[in-house]
Amino acid sequence: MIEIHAADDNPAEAFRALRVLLDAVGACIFTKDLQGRYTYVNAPMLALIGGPAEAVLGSVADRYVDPDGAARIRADDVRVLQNGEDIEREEVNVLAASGERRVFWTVKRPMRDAQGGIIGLCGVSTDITERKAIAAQLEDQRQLLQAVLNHIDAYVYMKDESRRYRYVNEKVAREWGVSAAQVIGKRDVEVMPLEQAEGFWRMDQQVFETNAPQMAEESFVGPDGAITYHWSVKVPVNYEGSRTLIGLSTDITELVQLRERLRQQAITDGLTGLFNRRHFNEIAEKELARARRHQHATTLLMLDIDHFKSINDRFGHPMGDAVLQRVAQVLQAQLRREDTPARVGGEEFAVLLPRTDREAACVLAERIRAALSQDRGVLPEGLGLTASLGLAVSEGGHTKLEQLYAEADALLYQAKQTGRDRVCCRAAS
Ligand SMILES: Nc1nc2c(ncn2[C@@H]2O[C@H](COP(=O)(O)OP(=O)(O)OP(=O)(O)O)[C@@H](O)[C@H]2O)c(=O)[nH]1
Repeated sequence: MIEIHAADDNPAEAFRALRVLLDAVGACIFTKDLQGRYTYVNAPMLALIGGPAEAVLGSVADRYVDPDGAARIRADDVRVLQNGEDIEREEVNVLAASGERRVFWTVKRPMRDAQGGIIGLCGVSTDITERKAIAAQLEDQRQLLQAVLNHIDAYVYMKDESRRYRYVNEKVAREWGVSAAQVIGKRDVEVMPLEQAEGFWRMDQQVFETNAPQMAEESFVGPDGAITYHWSVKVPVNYEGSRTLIGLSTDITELVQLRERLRQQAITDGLTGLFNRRHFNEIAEKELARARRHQHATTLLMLDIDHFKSINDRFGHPMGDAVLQRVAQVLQAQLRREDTPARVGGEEFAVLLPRTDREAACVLAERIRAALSQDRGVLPEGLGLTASLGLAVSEGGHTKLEQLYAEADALLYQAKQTGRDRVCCRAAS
């Protein structure tokens, strides 16, 4: 603790107090005459350059620092002493006393007499070696972190509760077609279309509401309209006093596309592109449940190509395949958007007709039969393609799917038995 009690009426005491103060400020303080010789150095300065005050006073800096440092000091002194300049700058000196390389922030100003003539200079040198080392270390770490964040194959960002981006890495900026500087500090709605911003915000909001990490799939529509899919992990953090999240999203577009391809493969018949039996049954069950809620009639139509085996036998399997594809096309051309056709067996097709009663279904079935028998698409000239159809109706969605299959199959069998190329419908009860 420094105690200074200076009194105006006691100059000696005031001078002593001033020396105590100058010795305690934690910086090197000095004055020099017009030749650059020290006329005053405080205790920290003496400790730094080594040597008793008597030896230092009257000497020049050359004795205490390396030749390069001394030359710089001399040049600065000349600018202050001759030109009256104020100098503030960083100095790097190797101290002769210890051999240490130290960095100083030095301020030098001219001292003037009552007439304004320069009589010397005064200076303050603050040793900033450690501070500089820490700053350099921090800068190294910042650059390293920056390099990692910008080269990592992930979108990294920070966003606060007011939807403002506090950070985005270069990958984010590239994907959005802007620079990181254009995004940082802006709200999401300012840098992307509203719908997209709202899409991201849904998950962000959950992070802030639960104050817990969240993980989910997100999609992004790029400036070129291409959709990319991300797996996003968002973690809440307190950053500079505001609730913020750190987000890390990885591009899973290829995975999502593969998943979609596999899903398509799992639900469709590879040859005709129609749904397969398993997926058709799922759709049919849902439709029957909906029909029960709304008291609609739903019809199941079964179609089997006549004498298909003989097509295979006469013209070969590839021709048989082409016929199956053709039947699928003809079938689709006759249906409404809400109808669902499927290939449920080798040469057997099913169609689900929502909100369709027996009468309308019979008319449609007949239209399909006629379209097929008139089609000249695949088989050689003069050869016709026919099919037999049976249908069953679930009034108000109350008949189970198995029952519908059984009934439609029985009527299909009846159509085959009674000559083929026909539709069998049970008369309305
Ligand atoms: N080309 C081809 N043939 C298939 C496919 N799946 C099943 N088949 C054939 O379809 C034929 C079905 O023959 P059947 O069940 O005897 O019936 P059909 O010859 O159509 O006789 P009806 O139904 O009684 O008029 C068999 O020869 C199967 O090998 C397929 O994906 N491609």
